[in-house]
Amino acid sequence: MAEAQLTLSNVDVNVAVGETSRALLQNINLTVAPGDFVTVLGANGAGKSTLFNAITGDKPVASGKITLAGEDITRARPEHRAKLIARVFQDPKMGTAPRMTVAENLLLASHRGQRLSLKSRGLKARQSEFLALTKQTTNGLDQALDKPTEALSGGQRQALSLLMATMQEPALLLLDEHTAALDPHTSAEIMALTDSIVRQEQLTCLMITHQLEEALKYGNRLVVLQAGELVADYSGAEKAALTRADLLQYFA
Ligand SMILES: Nc1ncnc2c1ncn2[C@@H]1O[C@H](COP(=O)(O)OP(=O)(O)OP(=O)(O)O)[C@@H](O)[C@H]1O
Repeated sequence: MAEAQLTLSNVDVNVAVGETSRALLQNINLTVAPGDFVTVLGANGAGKSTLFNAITGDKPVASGKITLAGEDITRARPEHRAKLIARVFQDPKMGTAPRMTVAENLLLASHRGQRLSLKSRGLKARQSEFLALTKQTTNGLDQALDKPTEALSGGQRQALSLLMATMQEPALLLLDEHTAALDPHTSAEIMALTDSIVRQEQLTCLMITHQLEEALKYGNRLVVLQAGELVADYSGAEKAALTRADLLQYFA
């Protein structure tokens, strides 16, 4: 078996409540192989975002160990982890700089972690590359390269956020309900784009969703969180055989 891309070993996350502390995640053990596309399900408050925050370093772990691409990142600073991890949020406004154009945002994303001056020369040189990149979105983003992102639709912005998150092939892609704010048609469009990019680039990806159909349809693995514990982990044929009714039991 290939070396794991992401591991969480006995991870606990707590939060202080007055004088005491409350467990948000308890004894999480998860090993994700390179190229795994894992859908993450769980009721409101189950700990899904906390899991992502523990991986990105936005929430410190009380105990346990997290490794990514062979590196122990348990105590690494969030800024360091951001070089390895890309995250797309539910809010289409979060992933892009609103006053900058689509092309400028893409240029910035392509230099993630490096110093950069936005010279128009750099932009011009990469226009055809950005055109080809945005053409895969099928929602007109390729016609909007020179528009500020605040003028885009939510679907176009989310498509742009996804392209920006993946253009440098992150060691880990975290999708945090990234289609939840979109209408059903646009949501399906963004999911198809997501699936195509993740497969094409063979990215390792965790995706939080409340849409059971999405969780069943996409990815090769599905995990369920309940009250801060990882209570189910399906993969391969076992995942393929799952039904909506099987998943509903976790929301009783
Ligand atoms: N800073 C904090 N202080 C106190 N409680 C917190 C804090 N952060 C999260 N929680 C609690 O931790 C639990 C897990 O929250 P989390 O946001 O991870 O759940 P979730 O599964 O992502 O939920 P949702 O589906 O609603 O987004 C919730 O009960 C939440 O209220």
